[in-house]
Amino acid sequence: MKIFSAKQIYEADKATIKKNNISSDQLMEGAAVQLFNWLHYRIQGAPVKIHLFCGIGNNGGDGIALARHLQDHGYNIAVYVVNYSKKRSDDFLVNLDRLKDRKIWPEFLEENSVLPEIGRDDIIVDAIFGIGLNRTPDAWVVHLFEHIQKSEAFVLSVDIPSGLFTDRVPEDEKAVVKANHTLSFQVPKLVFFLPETGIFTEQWEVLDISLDPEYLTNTETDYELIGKNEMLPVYIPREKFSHKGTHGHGLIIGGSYGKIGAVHLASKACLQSGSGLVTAYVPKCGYIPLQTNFPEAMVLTDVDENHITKIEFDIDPTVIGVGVGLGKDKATVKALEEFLGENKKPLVIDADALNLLSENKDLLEKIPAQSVLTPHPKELERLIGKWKDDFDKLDTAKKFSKQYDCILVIKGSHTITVYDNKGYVNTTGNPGMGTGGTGDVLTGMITGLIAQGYNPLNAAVFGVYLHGRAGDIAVEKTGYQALTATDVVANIGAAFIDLFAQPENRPEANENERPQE
Ligand SMILES: NC(=O)C1=CN([C@@H]2O[C@H](COP(=O)(O)OP(=O)(O)OC[C@H]3O[C@@H](n4cnc5c(N)ncnc54)[C@H](OP(=O)(O)O)[C@@H]3O)[C@@H](O)[C@H]2O)[C@@H](O)CC1
Ligand SMILES: [K+]
Repeated sequence: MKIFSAKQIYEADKATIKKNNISSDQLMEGAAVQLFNWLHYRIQGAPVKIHLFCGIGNNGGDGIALARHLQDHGYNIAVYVVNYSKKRSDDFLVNLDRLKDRKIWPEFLEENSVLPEIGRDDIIVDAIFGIGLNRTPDAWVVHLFEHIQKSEAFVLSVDIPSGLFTDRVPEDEKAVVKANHTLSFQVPKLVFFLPETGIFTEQWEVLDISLDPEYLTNTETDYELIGKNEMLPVYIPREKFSHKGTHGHGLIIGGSYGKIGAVHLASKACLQSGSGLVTAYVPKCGYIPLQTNFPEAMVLTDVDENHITKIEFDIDPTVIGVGVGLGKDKATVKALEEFLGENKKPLVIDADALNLLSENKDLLEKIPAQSVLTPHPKELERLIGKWKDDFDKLDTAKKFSKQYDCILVIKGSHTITVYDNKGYVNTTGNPGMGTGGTGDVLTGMITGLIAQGYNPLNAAVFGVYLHGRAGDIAVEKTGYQALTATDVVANIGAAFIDLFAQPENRPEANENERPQE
């Protein structure tokens, strides 16, 4: 699903009005009906008190129009106009008149107004500011936001939590309404997915207000939301006469004394993502554990017992995943430097290998085009430098990706993969996955996908999606706290199957090491 900017949403709005030959008021009315239907379906006429706080622009107009429909259906409503400006929008005024025609007189809230009492069990509709917000609200409006917050009532935000900008982080957290649920018109907004701005709505949902499909289809966006629908066309089916030789050969280079598990996880994930063959390149101490616990893998060893000191092999891998569990031993750093300077194979780079690139930017020039880099936030900072806020982070990451022609996987609760000026925002995964080893699994998965023929960008975006989905399936059996990276690997297969499953036929979580029936 595309993520449009506010400017594009306004353009879609205009295109729809022109093409359908309707008025902006009709478009607003359609949006208000959708809002009403959503609420009516859930509260089914219950006599709960609904407080509608409406601004004076079109977001406020939506709220006022919704109030009329609620009134027509006998709901117990109170309407307030948050009078923060004299510049009222035409459609707000039209709807205000319609409300007055029904003998509903909203209460006008100004700087020194006494704020209404709100019960904990009431519902608040927040239609104060929409995507037209362009400066921090005045202090008295912020005070109203705090009043709303203190009530502990359920807050339903129209289009976007009021006070939240679409393109920058608020200076003051108090100057934004904290929504329990946001009903976003037609398309999701980027701010729902960034750590600094996603906190302002617990949940979000898209309401279809029939914006022009042609505009929506033909307009390129800077960001895309990645779910099953986006990944299905990317999936490469297995061909009947294919064999292990045609599914590629992934090489995982990593490990040091005490961190062989990272290589185990990455190489297993590589194989379970569909690589025909996998070889692990580890220090000697990794040989026995890997051969014993993971018989499908081939193992090559360094001359050193505890660390990698020289990267030499006589196999011809399709792709190399490097960095997991590598450590920072001087000899390892030197070996890695030599390897990255000479290697021509496609790369997936993680962990300590990323730190080396951060300290030695010349090497970044030498790695193959479209290498995939998978930093967590600290590694990203070392790589691209400090950022001001989440938006600046994305801009800086895009510039970096362009400068070095690499694919940056910015790991987080919504992992965003950046390449060619575009960001792919992932929707799968859960807080249980914040546990040691899950990053190693991701590196292995992306390596495994490239091995079997996915281009590096598709492999990164699909790998992130499947990794999160495997975690989501696993967590149903384990719960957040007990989820481990091994559980994620054990459910990679289920994540693939889930791509094609009907909602009522979802795969069961696969318990780790449970024998297959
Ligand atoms: N997209 C669509 O297709 C549809 C969109 N619809 C709805 O329209 C909403 C956007 O409406 P909108 O453009 O009227 O802006 P909105 O957010 O109501 O703000 C009002 C005005 O406030 C002002 N202002 C800004 N910041 C301020 C501040 N801190 N303190 C004081 N004033 C401030 C600023 O005007 P300014 O003073 O800068 O000239 C701004 O214009 C959208 O979110 C959705 O709900 C639907 O109706 C259906 C179809
Ligand atoms: K709002």
